[in-house]
Amino acid sequence: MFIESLNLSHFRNFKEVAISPDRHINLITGSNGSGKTSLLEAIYLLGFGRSFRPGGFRQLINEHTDQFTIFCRTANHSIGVRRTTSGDQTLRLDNANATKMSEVARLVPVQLLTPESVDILLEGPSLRRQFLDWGVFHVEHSFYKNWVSYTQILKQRNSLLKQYLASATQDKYWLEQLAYYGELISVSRENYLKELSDYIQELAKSFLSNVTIEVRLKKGWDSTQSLFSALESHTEKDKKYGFTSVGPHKADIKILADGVDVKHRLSRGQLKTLVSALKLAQGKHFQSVKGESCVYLVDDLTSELDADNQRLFCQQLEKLNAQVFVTAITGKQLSDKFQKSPKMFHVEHGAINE
Ligand SMILES: Nc1ncnc2c1ncn2[C@@H]1O[C@H](COP(=O)(O)OP(=O)(O)OP(=O)(O)O)[C@@H](O)[C@H]1O
Repeated sequence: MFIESLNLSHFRNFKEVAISPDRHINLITGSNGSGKTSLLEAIYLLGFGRSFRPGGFRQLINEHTDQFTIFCRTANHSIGVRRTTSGDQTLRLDNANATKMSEVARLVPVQLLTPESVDILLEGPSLRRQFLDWGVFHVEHSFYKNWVSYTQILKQRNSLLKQYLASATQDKYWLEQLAYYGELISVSRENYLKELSDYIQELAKSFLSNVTIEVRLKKGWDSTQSLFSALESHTEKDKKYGFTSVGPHKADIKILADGVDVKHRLSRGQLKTLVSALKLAQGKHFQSVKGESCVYLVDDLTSELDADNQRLFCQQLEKLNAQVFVTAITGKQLSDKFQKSPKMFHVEHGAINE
């Protein structure tokens, strides 16, 4: 999949911009605060329904207006998203209204690498779950439906737990439902991670030649038990604290370097390198399953990796044949890292020049 044209209206500091990106590498240059990251953010929003930066969607609307619009055309689809300061969202898909962001997101598989991506390895489990679920969402159709059902039931049970309202019979019903969807979610994750693991090991080897990387799923409960039994044995604790303490919403991925948690074994530079390998691995696996590539958004690569790893990362991206949007302050910093010459865009004063 690749973006043939992109139009932004009143998004961040952009007024009206329209670009026709290259099918392969697009290098976005501009001084600090010019809008390079905002361009990536607009594309990311199509694939995730939200920004990767903190602050709600209102921060994305140009300060002088009350709505932004993003419109993009791919080979097979036209997609539009509009958000207003009053909270309304309009989604357009192929000249008709769409109701769910997930419909749009499925069509725009996006991988992001920014200076903050290393947090996947350093912070708590939720970023690792997001990383994992991006892949499961895109390669297994039933996952999203199961996840929505699971989180709805979880919300209802937690709200009853908080109010001490659930009788034992009622609670058993909730536990059965949670266990049903929770086991399905976990099997999908397990299957996905098993496949992804080969890609991660292969790519990690080319970036970190002396280290063996291993990934393992922690399901979110004691894996020697069924989810139903685990939920049942935590019922008293859950009643006391007012929330469900085990289940796939607590899952994590253990990422090990030579058998030790990567954050205790690798240097910061090596962690950043490993994150770039993880992102490439997901794109490569996605391509093998779906027969098409995802779009890579890479912010500030030169501050992330040393020159050799930048070159290696850029070569791997080219091998993937993916569409890439990569930012840098100047073109010189990156243009020699790619074998094909990139299409250059310069961002300045809320405008983008090719
Ligand atoms: N809602 C908004 N309305 C108008 N301008 C905004 C809004 N939100 C952010 N900006 C401005 O948009 C500009 C673009 O920021 P962005 O982070 O995209 O720049 P950048 O080129 O990536 O910078 P850097 O190289 O420093 O990372 C900033 O000057 C910022 O203050």
